[in-house]
Amino acid sequence: MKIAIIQMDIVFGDPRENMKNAAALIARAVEESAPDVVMLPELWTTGYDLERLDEITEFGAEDVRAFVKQQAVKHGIHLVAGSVANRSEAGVANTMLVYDKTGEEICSYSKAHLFRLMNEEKYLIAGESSGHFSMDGVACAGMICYDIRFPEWMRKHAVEGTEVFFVVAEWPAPRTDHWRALLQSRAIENQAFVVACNRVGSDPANTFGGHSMVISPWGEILAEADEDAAILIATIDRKQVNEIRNKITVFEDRRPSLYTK
Ligand SMILES: O=C(O)CCC(=O)C(=O)O
Repeated sequence: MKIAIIQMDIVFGDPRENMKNAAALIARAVEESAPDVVMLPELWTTGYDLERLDEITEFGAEDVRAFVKQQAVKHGIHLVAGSVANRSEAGVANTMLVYDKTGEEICSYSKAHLFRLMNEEKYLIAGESSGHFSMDGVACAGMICYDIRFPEWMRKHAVEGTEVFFVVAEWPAPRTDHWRALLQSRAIENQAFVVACNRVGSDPANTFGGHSMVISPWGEILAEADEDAAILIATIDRKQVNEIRNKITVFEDRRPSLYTK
């Protein structure tokens, strides 16, 4: 599975402009490296323009869904389309969308853990369901930014079969060391690939750290970007997941009765 991670800057509160930029970057990634999967960051259409989310977010994220579907089919790629603001009667969720190369929506996962330090709980509603999806027969799961601080959430997905975690983020630069350490830990402890896409640039409140990464189930960093906009390419082989899980039998050796409530 060849993956192209689009580590992009985001225009604050301007979905039209961001879709235009994303289309150009997706076309470039496809032309330069013919990937199977292309990935975008968290809230890539709006950024963290939380105060205006109601105004700039459509019901059911309809326009964005149509755009993502069209891009996936046009380029014949699986598109892990980051996350987008997604309005329903209940409020606005931060929802990760994945479309396969036939244009089918295979994942719609809303961020389960809202990040109080950036006031998310004041403007967003939390998701209540898991991030599982299957891509070309590979068991995958979506995670969004702050979710990676919850090892029990990712462990639950791994126990249920996840081989590849796709993590989308707007992770601020002052905590890049946490980002790198948490991603690497989640890969090692779950013996799963972690494919992580962060944004770069700034908004009125934060500067974002980049360092998108692809990490193997052994914890090796297979590819890593720096703080600049980039298209990061890596190829992963799901066979490695079982090799590592058979070598160190973490899943067989768990004692959940000792440590779950
Ligand atoms: O946990 C962190 O330090 C960053 C999380 C975050 O920025 C987010 O979830 O949007």
